[in-house]
Amino acid sequence: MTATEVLIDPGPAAAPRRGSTFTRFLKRPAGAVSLGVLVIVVLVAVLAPLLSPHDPNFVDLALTKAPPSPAHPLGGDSAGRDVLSRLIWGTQSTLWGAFVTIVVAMLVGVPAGLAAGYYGRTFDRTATWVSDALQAVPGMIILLIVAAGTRNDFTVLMATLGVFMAPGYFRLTRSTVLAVRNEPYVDAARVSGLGDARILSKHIVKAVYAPVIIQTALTAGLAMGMQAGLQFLGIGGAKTPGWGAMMNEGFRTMLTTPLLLLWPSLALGITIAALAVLGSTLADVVSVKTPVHRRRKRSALREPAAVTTSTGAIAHKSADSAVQLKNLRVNYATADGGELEVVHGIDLDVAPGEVLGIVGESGSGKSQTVFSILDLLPAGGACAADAIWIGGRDVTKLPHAERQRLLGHEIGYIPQEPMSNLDPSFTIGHQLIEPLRAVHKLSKADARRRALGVLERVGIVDPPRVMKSYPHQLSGGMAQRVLIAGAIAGKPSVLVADEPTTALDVTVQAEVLELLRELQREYRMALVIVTHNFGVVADICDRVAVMRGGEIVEVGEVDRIFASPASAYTRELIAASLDGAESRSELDAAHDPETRKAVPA
Ligand SMILES: Nc1ncnc2c1ncn2[C@@H]1O[C@H](COP(=O)(O)OP(=O)(O)OP(=O)(O)O)[C@@H](O)[C@H]1O
Repeated sequence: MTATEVLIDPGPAAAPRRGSTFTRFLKRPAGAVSLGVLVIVVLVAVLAPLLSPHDPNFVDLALTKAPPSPAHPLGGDSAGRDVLSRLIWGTQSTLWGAFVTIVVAMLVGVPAGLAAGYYGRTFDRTATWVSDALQAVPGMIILLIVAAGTRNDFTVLMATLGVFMAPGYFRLTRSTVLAVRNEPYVDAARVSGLGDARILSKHIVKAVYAPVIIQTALTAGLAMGMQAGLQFLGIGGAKTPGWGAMMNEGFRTMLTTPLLLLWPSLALGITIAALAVLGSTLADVVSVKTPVHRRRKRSALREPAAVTTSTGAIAHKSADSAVQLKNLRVNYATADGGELEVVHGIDLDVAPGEVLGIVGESGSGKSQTVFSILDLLPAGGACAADAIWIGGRDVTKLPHAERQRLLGHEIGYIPQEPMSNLDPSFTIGHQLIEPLRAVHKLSKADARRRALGVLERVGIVDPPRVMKSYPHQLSGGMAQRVLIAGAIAGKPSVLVADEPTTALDVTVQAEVLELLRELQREYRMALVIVTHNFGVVADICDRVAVMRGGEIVEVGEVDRIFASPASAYTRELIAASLDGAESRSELDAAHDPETRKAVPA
């Protein structure tokens, strides 16, 4: 196996992504100005005790409705208090109120949205119902009741407001999670053995950060507006003056001293506008879009082959097999309450160290079979089997959590689309080391050592450099090698590869197949490879199982199947696969050092 010639693009990824987003934000005039305004507002709130020239509540009757003067630059209010001092202290209470509202709204909305989007089903339905109900409740009436019950406790009132704003966070988080939860890189994390908590906190939450920050900017403005409105109505007056309360006073004397209304209105208007501009500029910079739920094509996982003869009889003892299925059936619930069976009681067996190809037309049930082995059937699907043996153990009755523990240990998985199976937010090193630490309990140093070792083993040039790279810096071939490295890092006894070369350039396909074959021999793993290409079967498989319509049509040694396929369907598939000559001849040519083309760097 030669090292891959494809090198990483040295360019953009060197810059830290988060920093570059911030820089791009600051480069926009709207972003820089809005942030500047908000920094000033926050500084005024924090430094209020130092900046305020007078006690905001000190009454000097001589100052009643006094015009601006050097000692009182904004004059006095209708009760004889210094307006500037009240405005400065009002900044503090206004920001505090917005802060309380946002924290409560986030604490309620974000975790609920994460859980609803990720787990779906009953929790999603219940949480969505509660969210809708919250929005249907007349919030102002509840706020009035809370104000009366707490004697206008400002903080409690703002916290209550936060509960009513939580549905905004809930819906946003839920829809973002729905958009990413079926991304291949999330499935890849699952298949590598990571638990739900870690996937949620590491891979899913990353996708939620940007929308939540933007939502927070907008919610803060909304909270300030609501707070001012409440104070304007005389509800929830803070002990220190708030801008809304000042507007109330200003409104009452608007005809005689309009400036009393102008100052707090200006402060509130400018702050809310800055928050809105900040939020929309940030959205622009990170290109936050309404997520579109993209369901990945599930032709991914493949399954172990029948250990069988062409008659389908199982040839090994169950406990001696790497994987064995007995009478596996997969059903889906239909809209009319019935059930649709898509895999009809198949038997499959893979011997340790054997390479089994699974071939079949689209919809033949290959993926459903593999998902059943991994216990990762999509929602609505259920499998039943007389037995599912993995690594010499019947796992049929094991709880889901225990089945998941086999992933990354007993079973490694290589997906079809390498790029989308790597999380764009993390370096390659992080993505290789994380499962080794979490699933295999290696120390950081050991995990790093093993990750470097497997990267080198799969032919990556300069592994330390690749460890620091982000997925977008890799070529497709390299990304697939990285995923292969990740799959073998846990030293599984079974490696499942779902059309692992389909997305790759033809020259790289040959290298990846060769690498898989080498690794399979070296690690003595069983390899189950799903492919549409009989050329691939001929290249690396020992046996092949042909599937059609949820059944196994034929199983047997590759040579025998090629020489004398028992089924007409197999003959058709072979003819269709080899007709174009693209697969075999191009792969062979690519393999031949004399004809091998240079791979673009
Ligand atoms: N979520 C689902 N709900 C209902 N039926 C499904 C679902 N997923 C798959 N099926 C059905 O199960 C059958 C087998 O699908 P499967 O994905 O295993 O096919 P496949 O052989 O892997 O095809 P491909 O090569 O196109 O991925 C198909 O008839 C398909 O329509």
